[in-house]
Amino acid sequence: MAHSDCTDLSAFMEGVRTRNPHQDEFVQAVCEVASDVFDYIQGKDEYTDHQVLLRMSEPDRIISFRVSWEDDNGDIQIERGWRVQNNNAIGPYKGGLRFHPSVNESVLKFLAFEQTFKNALTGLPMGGGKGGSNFNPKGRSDREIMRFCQSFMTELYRHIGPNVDVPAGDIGVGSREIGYLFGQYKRITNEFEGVVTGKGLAYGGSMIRPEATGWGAVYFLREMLRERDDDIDGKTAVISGAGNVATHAAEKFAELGGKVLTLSDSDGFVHDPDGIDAEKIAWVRQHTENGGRMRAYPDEFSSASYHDGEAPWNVDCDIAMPCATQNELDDDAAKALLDNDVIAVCEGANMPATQDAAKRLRESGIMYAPGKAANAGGVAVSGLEMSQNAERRSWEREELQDMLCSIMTDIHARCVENAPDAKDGGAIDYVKGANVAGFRKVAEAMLAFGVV
Ligand SMILES: NC(=O)C1=CN([C@@H]2O[C@H](COP(=O)(O)OP(=O)(O)OC[C@H]3O[C@@H](n4cnc5c(N)ncnc54)[C@H](OP(=O)(O)O)[C@@H]3O)[C@@H](O)[C@H]2O)C=CC1
Ligand SMILES: O=C(O)CCC(=O)C(=O)O
Repeated sequence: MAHSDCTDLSAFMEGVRTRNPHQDEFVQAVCEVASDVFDYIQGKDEYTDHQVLLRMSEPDRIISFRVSWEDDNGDIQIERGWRVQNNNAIGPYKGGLRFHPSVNESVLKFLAFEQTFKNALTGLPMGGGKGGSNFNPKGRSDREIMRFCQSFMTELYRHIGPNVDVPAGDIGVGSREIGYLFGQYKRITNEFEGVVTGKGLAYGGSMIRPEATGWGAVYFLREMLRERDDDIDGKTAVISGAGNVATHAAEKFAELGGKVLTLSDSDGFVHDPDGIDAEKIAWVRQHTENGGRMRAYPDEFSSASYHDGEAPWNVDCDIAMPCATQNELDDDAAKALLDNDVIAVCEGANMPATQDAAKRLRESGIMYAPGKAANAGGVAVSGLEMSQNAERRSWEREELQDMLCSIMTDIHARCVENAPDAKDGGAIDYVKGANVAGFRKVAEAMLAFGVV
């Protein structure tokens, strides 16, 4: 590839598009990082001569495999599994597994790419990876889930290890699936080791890992508000999703004195003007874990209304937290939020804003935290789970809570430090700060290794 790829952004992106046809999500993620990093690397020959950004934009390897399993009727089902090992310059590949029918190579490549920068931001020694399957767990029995997970791990086990690649959960992969995956790894290898995170407490898991992503996002939000001498107390939030990240973000937001107005699933959203408090969140968690849908919420809590087929972004609020999936917040949604004078958008999900929406939010001057910074609390506590496993010990809940809080505060500080506008008293460009800070850390290690 031509040297000019690293001095001319449009030529660079053209190359990325050509090498990754029909991979829109991956191209979108690379474009965002490249746009910010290009400014930073101009005139720094060590980066351009060594094609660092170009090498980061090409996964180290992609493993793809067949997953055959037997359903409850005795019929054989075939799905596809993947692990994208994006970059291990600063530590073993690390990132979740997603089981969802929308999973394909482009989605996993974007997630593994984002994970590389996110993990660097945590300050912990973790490279970036992501994996999963197009398997749809919805409506499947517990035994079917178990057989699928066992078959998935029967192939994956040969590609992972505590110093090689350490998967965890993501959409459709929670503590039940992690149990089945780890159980199969242990059975095949006869090794009891920290090869996955998000494990149950009985077999090497860490306190507060389930809570960490959502809580961490709210800690990041609190830091952004502090920067403007403001806080969460008395603020209203619109949150999307009703899974792990959304419910824990809602829980922490409410605990810190805010009022959560909405939660959602892929069918629609609930609007509860009285606020979705801890008790209501506990109901949502139990209801959705048993396969229930958000449409049932108003039957339980009469203060709420349900909006079928809609996303929550038109609801008037101070703060928006997209916590469901990629590209869930489009340009019209961004406009609606800004028309309603939202003061902050804090991403719990990975790349939830479309390219147009992200551009509009960045240019608006509101506080806008990208997922790779704001949702890094989950993988950070996964990193702490790896440390606990390696030391064969467990830390107390309070210790871990303090560590999560201080990691999120440090990530916020890294973003501010690397966001040039901040120094001129302007709005802090958290997206740029996160991209440049993550890039610098990974690039430093890559330069030390020479051309590999
Ligand atoms: N779990 C973690 O530790 C981390 C997760 N993340 C990111 O956070 C996001 C949510 O993950 P998590 O909470 O773990 O996943 P869960 O599977 O626990 O929950 C996902 C939620 O999002 C909803 N959702 C999924 N797809 C869509 C869609 N296309 N449109 C609208 N709603 C949708 C689901 O609704 P439905 O039931 O209808 O599908 C569900 O409510 C993802 O982007 C993930 O990558 C980031 C960092 C760490
Ligand atoms: O805990 C982990 O390793 C994975 C978390 C994750 O998938 C993410 O940060 O998107």
